[in-house]
Amino acid sequence: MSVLVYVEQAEGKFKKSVFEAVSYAKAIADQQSTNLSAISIGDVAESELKELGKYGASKVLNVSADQLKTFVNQAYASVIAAAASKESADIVVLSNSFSGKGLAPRIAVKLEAGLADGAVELPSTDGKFSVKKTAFSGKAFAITELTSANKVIALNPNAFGVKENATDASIENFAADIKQSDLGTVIKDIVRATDKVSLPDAELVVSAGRGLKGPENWGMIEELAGLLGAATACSKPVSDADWRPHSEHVGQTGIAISPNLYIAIGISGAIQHLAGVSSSKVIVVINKDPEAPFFKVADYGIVGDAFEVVPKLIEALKAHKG
Ligand SMILES: Cc1cc2nc3c(=O)[nH]c(=O)nc-3n(C[C@H](O)[C@H](O)[C@H](O)COP(=O)(O)OP(=O)(O)OC[C@H]3O[C@@H](n4cnc5c(N)ncnc54)[C@H](O)[C@@H]3O)c2cc1C
Repeated sequence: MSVLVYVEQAEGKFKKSVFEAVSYAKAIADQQSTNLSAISIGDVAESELKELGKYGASKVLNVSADQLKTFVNQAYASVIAAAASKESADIVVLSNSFSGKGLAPRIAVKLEAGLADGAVELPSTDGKFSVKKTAFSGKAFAITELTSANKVIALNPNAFGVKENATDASIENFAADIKQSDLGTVIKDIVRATDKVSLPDAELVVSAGRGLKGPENWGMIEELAGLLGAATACSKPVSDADWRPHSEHVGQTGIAISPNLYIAIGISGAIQHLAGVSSSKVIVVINKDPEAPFFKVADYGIVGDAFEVVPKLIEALKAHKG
């Protein structure tokens, strides 16, 4: 028995959500009085792999194969399942990120495991293995009992936090057997359509709604996002009206995100919008209506006209940077 955590990398680096998943997996390993191993797929420098020890991984399996240089759902799931068997891991943890959402059910099928995706807390320790997870597009929580021998848990970003737990991680190369049948669809090359921060992975997001009145007013939103190094997002009516691209639509019917900071400008805070953003760590709301529902879930609120508040924020950020 042990715990295995999949550590997703992007261009050879681990994101904060990975360190959070490792911290969470380490806490589960401690609950179960067992060890934590990690599996990394792709080209990652040894110094970066060693970083995982800081959060409690005592061993890192490193898979570096030409066929796995870009993300392939089926093949990655097979490799992670093989690593779980090698480590005798009965619990596999990963981040409920964009790719984690595709991987978690595939790993669960391969390991004949019960799945809790969107976990927000550690499993209970009352004799049952129950996990609190989000349900109904984040509008409710469900307590899911996993009764199978193997278990897969996908942790929602920003649900647990990063916790240091200094361990000396050993690095081991893992030559996984890659089946041709897992390589049916292979990404040959990724050409970025924009050099802006990608929304599903963004740590900071500046989002705006119908309160902005029209697409011609997005200049200040872009400028604020640029100064913060943030991605831009919008409410559904804004993308429906083609003021912004559909790829920016967040919420129940759009992308669900959990950034560290979500700034909502001229967005009312309808339940369908909140479903996709309410698990953000810090929410800042700028709205001229003090009764706007968004203020109920805001950590910080500014009651004011976006056309006055946003330029002042931009000015203050420029002064701070300068
Ligand atoms: C099945 C279904 C699924 C849906 N899915 C989604 C979804 O995924 N995502 C989503 O966003 N919506 C979704 N919706 C729509 C949702 O119900 C709301 O209609 C929508 O979120 C409202 O968008 P908004 O807040 O931009 O616009 P509005 O509701 O029009 O709100 C505009 C806000 O801007 C404020 N404002 C106006 N002028 C200013 C100013 N000058 N300065 C500051 N504030 C100002 C107003 O006070 C108001 O609060 C869905 C609806 C349904 C029925």
